[in-house]
Amino acid sequence: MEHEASPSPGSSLGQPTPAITPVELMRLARRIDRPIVLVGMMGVGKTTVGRRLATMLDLPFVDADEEIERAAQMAIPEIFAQFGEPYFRDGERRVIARLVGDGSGRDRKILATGGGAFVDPDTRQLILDKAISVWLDSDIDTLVERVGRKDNRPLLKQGDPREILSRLREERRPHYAQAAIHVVSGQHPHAVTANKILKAIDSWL
Ligand SMILES: Nc1ncnc2c1ncn2[C@@H]1O[C@H](COP(=O)(O)OP(=O)(O)OP(=O)(O)O)[C@@H](O)[C@H]1O
Ligand SMILES: O=C(O)C1=C[C@@H](O)[C@@H](O)[C@H](O)C1
Ligand SMILES: [Mg+2]
Repeated sequence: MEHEASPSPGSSLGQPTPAITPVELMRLARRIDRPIVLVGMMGVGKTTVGRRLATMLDLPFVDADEEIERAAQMAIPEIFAQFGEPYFRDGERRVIARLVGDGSGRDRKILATGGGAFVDPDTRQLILDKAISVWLDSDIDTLVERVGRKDNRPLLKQGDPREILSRLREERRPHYAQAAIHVVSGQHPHAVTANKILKAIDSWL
């Protein structure tokens, strides 16, 4: 299912998508019975939009990258530099398994994953089985602009960020495409993307 996120408050092919009303939001929040997991490329806005969704739905927000850093007591660039990517991926798999839990009501939360998490077959299967998976996608120009705001993504240090992002996006697309819900976030405010995601979850449930 694909939802184009667009401005004020959102449109696909010129069709406005109305903002979710407070009553719809309350009803939706009651129907959510498992974790909602955001997947997609680095810089697409999983952390930023995830926080907003959690506030709107009154659910806890957890960022997998932050949890990995907390568990390792090290920043992600340091983990990559000292132990390498495979070590980071092992930690990522374990942390996400803990956060998704058994996918029951007890595990209700908004979980923003790191860009590579859904590529791991075990993590992907776990999320597909136990959570509501949302693929947040964006065009390459938007990704390049957004990752440029912070210097904390070690994979982008290995060459030209635009080339790396384009290659990873193509390689990862078939994996991301397995997510239950697909929302495109272009050059639009977070609120527009959050509204699109809520509408998409509402019709998916
Ligand atoms: N809709 C948006 N409009 C404008 N800026 C945005 C939007 N969404 C995210 N951003 C900005 O883009 C940058 C990257 O966003 P964010 O950190 O949420 O991405 P991410 O998907 O969590 O990336 P990663 O996989 O590396 O954790 C941040 O500076 C954020 O404020
Ligand atoms: O896309 C990726 O593989 C990554 C994205 C970030 O969220 C971090 O998880 C890390 O920098 C790796
Ligand atoms: Mg993030």
